[in-house]
Amino acid sequence: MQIEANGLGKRFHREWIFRGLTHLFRPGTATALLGPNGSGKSTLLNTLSGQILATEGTLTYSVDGQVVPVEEVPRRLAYCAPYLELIEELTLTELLHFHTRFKPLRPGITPTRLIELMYLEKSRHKLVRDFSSGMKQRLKLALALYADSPLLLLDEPTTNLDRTGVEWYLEHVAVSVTNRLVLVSSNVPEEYGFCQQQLSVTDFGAKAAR
Ligand SMILES: Nc1ncnc2c1ncn2[C@@H]1O[C@H](COP(=O)(O)OP(=O)(O)OP(=O)(O)O)[C@@H](O)[C@H]1O
Repeated sequence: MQIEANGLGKRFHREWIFRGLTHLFRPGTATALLGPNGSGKSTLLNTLSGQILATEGTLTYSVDGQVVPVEEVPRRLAYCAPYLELIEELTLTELLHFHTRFKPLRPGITPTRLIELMYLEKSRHKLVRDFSSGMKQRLKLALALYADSPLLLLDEPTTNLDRTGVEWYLEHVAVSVTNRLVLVSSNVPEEYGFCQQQLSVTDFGAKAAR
């Protein structure tokens, strides 16, 4: 996917979170959205992906040169963020079958294979509610990384992961980003080290809004 932002700005009440953002996010590239806590990284990620409305400016989405209307973007994105919830009443196997009906996995990746890739074979019949926070994060990441979607959004991807979990993320993100547009909102250099570009939300923040 390609996203073209033109004069993009977002204001909550009287506060401009960012303003005057003009940027071309090219297909097949990964961009880290950086900035301190509360600077607007998640807001920028959600605005760029059409999940919250921009206050001003335009966004144009396209796949293989064909314009994609904003209402079709959710179908084409995969998203992992701390504030997204899993269906905790289902077992891991049930959740994977339910989730992949709406958000299919990449060709060749079955729910069974995904469980192996997550090293969660022993938990296949465990309720997601009973997963540790690190196991839940690994599950959320796997569903996004291995989704068949041209846009991949990762918000603080190593939240709740221990050292082994971080190594797992780095291994699997490396094989998941090819040919996709990837946006990573982060404060942790290790989790966005693979990104070719960086965009600091503060460059388009309060100063730009004056
Ligand atoms: N729905 C909302 N209504 C009003 N203000 C909001 C809303 N969502 C976010 N904000 C404000 O926008 C600013 C940026 O928040 P955001 O969550 O985008 O920052 P962030 O850089 O992702 O922070 P963190 O690193 O702590 O996750 C904050 O001041 C926040 O209070």
